[in-house]
Amino acid sequence: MISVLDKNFTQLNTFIQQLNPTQLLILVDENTHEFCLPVLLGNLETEISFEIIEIEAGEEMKTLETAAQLWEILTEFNTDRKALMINLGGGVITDMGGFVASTYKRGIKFINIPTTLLGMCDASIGGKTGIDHQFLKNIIGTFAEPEEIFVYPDFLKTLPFAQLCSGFAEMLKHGLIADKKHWQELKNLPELLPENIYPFIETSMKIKENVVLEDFREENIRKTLNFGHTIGHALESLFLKNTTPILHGEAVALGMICETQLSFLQNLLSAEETEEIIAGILKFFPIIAIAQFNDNEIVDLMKNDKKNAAGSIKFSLVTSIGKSTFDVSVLTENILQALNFYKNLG
Ligand SMILES: NC(=O)c1ccc[n+]([C@@H]2O[C@H](COP(=O)([O-])OP(=O)(O)OC[C@H]3O[C@@H](n4cnc5c(N)ncnc54)[C@H](O)[C@@H]3O)[C@@H](O)[C@H]2O)c1
Ligand SMILES: O=C(O)C(=O)C[C@@H](O)[C@H](O)[C@H](O)COP(=O)(O)O
Ligand SMILES: [Zn+2]
Repeated sequence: MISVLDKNFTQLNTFIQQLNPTQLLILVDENTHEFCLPVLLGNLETEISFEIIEIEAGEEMKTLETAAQLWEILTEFNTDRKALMINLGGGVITDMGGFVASTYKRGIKFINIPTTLLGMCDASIGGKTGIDHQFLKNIIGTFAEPEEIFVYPDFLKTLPFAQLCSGFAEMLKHGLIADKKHWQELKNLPELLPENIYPFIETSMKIKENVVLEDFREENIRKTLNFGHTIGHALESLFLKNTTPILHGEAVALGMICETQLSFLQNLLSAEETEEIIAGILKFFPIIAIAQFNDNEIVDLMKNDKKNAAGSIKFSLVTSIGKSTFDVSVLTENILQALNFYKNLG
């Protein structure tokens, strides 16, 4: 369940009181420690003992090494199965914290308190937890639901602009795959400011929540939430491995442009809507240079995508704005054309 927290965090305090865990483990990164933890601690009303566990910020930390360190810390704290992990942060913290909690002693309970736009609208919802391995995105992980998700939109006040944009990409995705009105409202925003985005957060959360409720284990419709990610994740992996990482939402925006063009090349999407989508994304996301990466290397990485079956790369594509399909096999030639289209945009 998702609760929007009041200013005293009443819903969180009630939840903890009712669950009555043996211990609270609050996972933060260096930034959520500085900006969000004081707000949480200032409102937490409990006698239950708590430990704060801090990791460095960034995608580079979403690894098995960090997970192993966290498992060790839990054993040092003598954490038992009745403890509660509180993931206070963006998608890196909720993916990592959820993974560690869902595997430690075969699983302890956890809750997510997302502090980024991306976390609020996407990563904290739906129970996909995990880590990157050998630079492959989320290649190790579990499906494990948080007990609750507590959203406090004011956390966005300290979020850097680039991170706000990153979350906005997943919101645009929600509109494109499932809700034309949401897309239109978002693409017409004059500027990406927290106050402009606030009114649309709940709709975006609901779109994700509804899809996940229908297909938790990603056997069918949940795959549409992966629009933009087949190509996006491949490029995100390459940047992570070779140069400076790009943000997840930046990779998704890039991936959505390529996969929109791919939808068109597969005769699934009209030329007019293809143009509208690409212009709408480019309004907020500058082109990222990707010419340094070899096409075969990019396609090879797509072979690790979790939606694939029987050796075939499967795409989730948009069929019209607000409608999408999944399990689409495409011609490799069309993938290369879509990548080339993006490379020539600049
Ligand atoms: N599980 C899922 O369904 C799902 C969905 C989408 C993305 N993801 C994953 O989420 C990750 C990206 O998440 P993210 O974009 O939230 O990144 P993130 O967790 O790295 O947070 C982004 C940056 O913002 C900082 N930060 C967080 N909250 C802040 C605040 N309130 N004020 C100031 N700084 C703050 C963080 O320290 C970090 O530096 C990726 O690993 C991606 O694969 C998972
Ligand atoms: O929740 C989902 O399902 C999604 O696909 C949401 C994506 O935005 C998210 O990036 C997710 O972590 C990708 O999952 P993966 O299975 O491709 O690793
Ligand atoms: Zn994503």
